[in-house]
Amino acid sequence: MTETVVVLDPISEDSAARLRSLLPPGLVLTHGTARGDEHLKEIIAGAEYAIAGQVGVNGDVLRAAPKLKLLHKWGVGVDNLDVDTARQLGIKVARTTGSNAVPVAEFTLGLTLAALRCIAFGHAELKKGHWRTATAMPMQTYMLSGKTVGIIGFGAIGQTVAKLLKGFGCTILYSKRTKLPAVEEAALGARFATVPEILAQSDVITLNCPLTPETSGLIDRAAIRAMKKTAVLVNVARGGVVVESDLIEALKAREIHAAAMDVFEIEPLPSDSPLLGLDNLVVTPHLAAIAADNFEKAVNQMFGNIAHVARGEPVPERDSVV
Ligand SMILES: NC(=O)C1=CN([C@@H]2O[C@H](COP(=O)(O)OP(=O)(O)OC[C@H]3O[C@@H](n4cnc5c(N)ncnc54)[C@H](O)[C@@H]3O)[C@@H](O)[C@H]2O)C=CC1
Ligand SMILES: O=C(O)C(=O)COP(=O)(O)O
Repeated sequence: MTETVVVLDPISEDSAARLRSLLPPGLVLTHGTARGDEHLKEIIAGAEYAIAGQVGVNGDVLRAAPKLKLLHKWGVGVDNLDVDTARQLGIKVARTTGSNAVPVAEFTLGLTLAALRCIAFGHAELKKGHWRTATAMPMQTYMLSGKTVGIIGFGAIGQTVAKLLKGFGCTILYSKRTKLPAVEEAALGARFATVPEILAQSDVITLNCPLTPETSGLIDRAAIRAMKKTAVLVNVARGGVVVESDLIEALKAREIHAAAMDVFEIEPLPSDSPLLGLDNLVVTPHLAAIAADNFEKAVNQMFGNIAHVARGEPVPERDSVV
């Protein structure tokens, strides 16, 4: 019997065709064309498997899916999914653990350099016709080489950031729920530290943790005040880890050198957001995981999990959330 996989995010017919070319046998793929819960309820109603990228999936939507066996995150951060309701309804939840670690870690370094070296700022100024004048370069630029980098959230992405940083000769501090064994720390060249230690000692602080009740609002005005004046804050985790209004005030007052953000409290970022007016902030529209040459790897991992459930097997432990 044919079963249905629905992609809940609105995607183009081209993307749907690429997904269909990788789909395991015995499955058909449908996809969203619009935003909003009513549309989600309609398209999830007949599906056995649902895929959610950035779209929010709440309990009402899940209750409209009587046949649903598996809700799969296309990515890793499951804060947009109502995992508790899925658990209560007996719907499995999975994610593609580690699938985007390399693209997101590369992007983290890209944003770090863009902010430290004023690359994004210089780009924007030159496009306005300003050539390295005093008004065009109000900020210092700082090198990454030899600096202390604090990584908050040291899982697949954070550890890949540490690996990529090796050529820069940085001191790497990390925070995570449980300290890594010494042998792994040595291999990564990283030292466990508390968040207050990271805030006080780092030249670059990168957020690579999930959004949880513990990390929500972790970087507030007090945390920013605990950072060095020359620090750069990079957020590729989730908007809610940073109190945006506090960051705006701190950047306006030049309490830190600069920040870079790929994720925001509200996405898409409203076009009148005060963040867009700050010259010491680099912004990108939740792009870190998107790399054309990583598409197939991530999709194969996700479809592999769906195929397990279709055969009546559990999702491999690495990717199982519920
Ligand atoms: N901007 C983007 O496009 C993307 C953003 N992300 C975000 O990055 C997050 C991390 O992704 P992965 O590294 O793949 O996940 P992961 O599950 O491999 O690692 C998460 C790490 O955060 C740590 N952590 C959890 N709570 C913490 C806390 N309170 N303080 C410090 N560390 C804590 C965990 O111990 C673990 O080391 C995702 O949850 C997601 O929110 C992920 C992919 C793309
Ligand atoms: O994996 C995650 O958590 C992501 O944020 C992925 O974002 P994406 O929807 O793949 O651009």
